[in-house]
Amino acid sequence: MEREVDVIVIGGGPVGENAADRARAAGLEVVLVERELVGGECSYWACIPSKTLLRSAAALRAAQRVDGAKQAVTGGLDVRAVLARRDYWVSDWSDQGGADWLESIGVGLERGHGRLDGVRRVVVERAGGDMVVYRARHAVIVATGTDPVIPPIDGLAESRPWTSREATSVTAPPTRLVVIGGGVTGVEMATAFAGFGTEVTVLARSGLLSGMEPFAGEAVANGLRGLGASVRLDAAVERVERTTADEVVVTLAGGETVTADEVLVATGRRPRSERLGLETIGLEPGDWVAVDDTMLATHADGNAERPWLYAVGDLNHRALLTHQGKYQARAVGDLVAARTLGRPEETAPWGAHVATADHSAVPQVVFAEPEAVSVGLTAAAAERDGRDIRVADVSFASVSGAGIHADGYEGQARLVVDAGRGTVVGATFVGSDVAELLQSATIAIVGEVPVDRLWHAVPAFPTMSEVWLRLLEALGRPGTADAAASADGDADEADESDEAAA
Ligand SMILES: Cc1cc2nc3c(=O)[nH]c(=O)nc-3n(C[C@H](O)[C@H](O)[C@H](O)COP(=O)(O)OP(=O)(O)OC[C@H]3O[C@@H](n4cnc5c(N)ncnc54)[C@H](O)[C@@H]3O)c2cc1C
Ligand SMILES: NC(=O)c1ccc[n+]([C@@H]2O[C@H](COP(=O)([O-])OP(=O)(O)OC[C@H]3O[C@@H](n4cnc5c(N)ncnc54)[C@H](O)[C@@H]3O)[C@@H](O)[C@H]2O)c1
Repeated sequence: MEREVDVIVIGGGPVGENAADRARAAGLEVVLVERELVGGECSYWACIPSKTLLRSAAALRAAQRVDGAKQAVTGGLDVRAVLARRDYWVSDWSDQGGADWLESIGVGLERGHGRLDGVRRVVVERAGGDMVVYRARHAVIVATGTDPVIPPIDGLAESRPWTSREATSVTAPPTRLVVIGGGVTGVEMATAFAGFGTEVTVLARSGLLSGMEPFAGEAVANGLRGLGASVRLDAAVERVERTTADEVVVTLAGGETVTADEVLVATGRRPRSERLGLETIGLEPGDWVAVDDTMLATHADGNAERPWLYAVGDLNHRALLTHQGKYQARAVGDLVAARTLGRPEETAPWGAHVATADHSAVPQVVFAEPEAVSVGLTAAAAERDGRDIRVADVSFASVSGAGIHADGYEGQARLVVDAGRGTVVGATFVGSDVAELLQSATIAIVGEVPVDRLWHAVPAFPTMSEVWLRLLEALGRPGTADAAASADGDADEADESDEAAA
């Protein structure tokens, strides 16, 4: 017998949970299907554990950078306490809290593996082996996330490599760790383990953090080296062999070897869509699910006649970040409710039911040493986009708030401005504790605030936010000679004007 509900959500990670919440808040009957833990990868094996593994050492380093405080730091990191704090934040890998929350908001929880079975039909295989079939009166929202990629490197799959799951759920840090991949996961996990005292070697095939401005990856590579890690750029891994239970040997092109206790693979993600029944609705199993700005799966059977299948979060490959997936989920949950209840749809750019920001204003914080944070376009991406840009580069050395925050503060900031429109299209900050600066830049980009108006958004003295003033000075004050001068070229000779302004 089929059970009928208004909306079925497959995948109870942060994104699926939010979609279910929004649809339910509008009064729809919603069931959420989850095969592992309610809360998903982010809560148990990604964002939350990785950030708790990083935070204690970062706090310790922060104290060590401030004279008067550093004298009070008389011991090292208590790794056991760090791991216990991580365990608390992942609720010892119990999702009771998540399940209780779903119950409290009236969303039904179906535990099992969900798969599509034709238009608006979902089959759930429960753990015990029995099946239950659901029919959605209105919509199915898929939010099944991603798995790590294990690249086809000779011997790697057989050498029991760690993925982000083993790294974030570690119970005893290894003495030596090799990290393959210089993206966000590789960099953050290398930082965390270096903080624990593990001998870390990062093997990156190009620079670190290639999606960011080049100076971000350079600063993070230097920071990792400062923590005692070895960072090998342009390193091609040819072969991996587990020689004993606690030893793995990684061979690079050219024959050099690196020996470690564990090898962590952090080389990207692939969609969890292989056993999702995509073939029953005209899509390809194993592929990312392509969507439009309303998250409607563009090529799914039946969607053209009456929209029903939406894909949100990592699975649609728009932005593999929890906050961006949750943003999509809020839009979709509300859109499905509007469509079901016959309310107006707001699907024009920046409307309530579209995820417009995915294209131009995705913020990301890399919790490394130093932090590297960005939103919007890099200078190179803006140029590829055919924009006429101006770039302002400044050092935090000229920001009093930064100097007070930490002795000898080092950091760098960049604004990318669309010269034609006079608005910010990208921002990058690198330095200790810059994460909280990011939202100001996100608001400037999403609000399309004219740069001239930003002169009236006065940063408080003496905070790190005064970096905004330095960036504006580098671009030139409206109506003055320096504006005309800096408009003639890039503003990255900013350091001189910083000194003048300091
Ligand atoms: C190490 C690491 C650190 C990260 N740190 C951050 C960070 O600090 N900030 C940030 O924004 N992002 C971070 N990310 C990215 C973030 O984890 C993802 O963007 C986020 O988890 C995506 O959420 P999701 O709900 O789409 O997928 P997931 O969190 O993967 O959840 C999907 C859920 O669907 C379930 N599922 C899958 N298939 C089925 C099925 N067929 N039937 C039933 N259930 C199914 C899974 O069990 C899972 O619970 C990190 C990623 C990694 C790997
Ligand atoms: N703080 C955060 O927001 C955070 C933290 C971790 C992960 N994430 C998200 O999770 C996603 C996955 O992160 P990730 O770091 O696994 O993927 P990624 O795509 O960010 O980086 C993967 C890296 O591995 C490299 N690589 C690929 N194949 C390789 C090979 N064969 N040998 C050596 N290097 C190879 C790539 O060049 C790239 O630099 C990202 O989109 C990221 O945004 C976010």
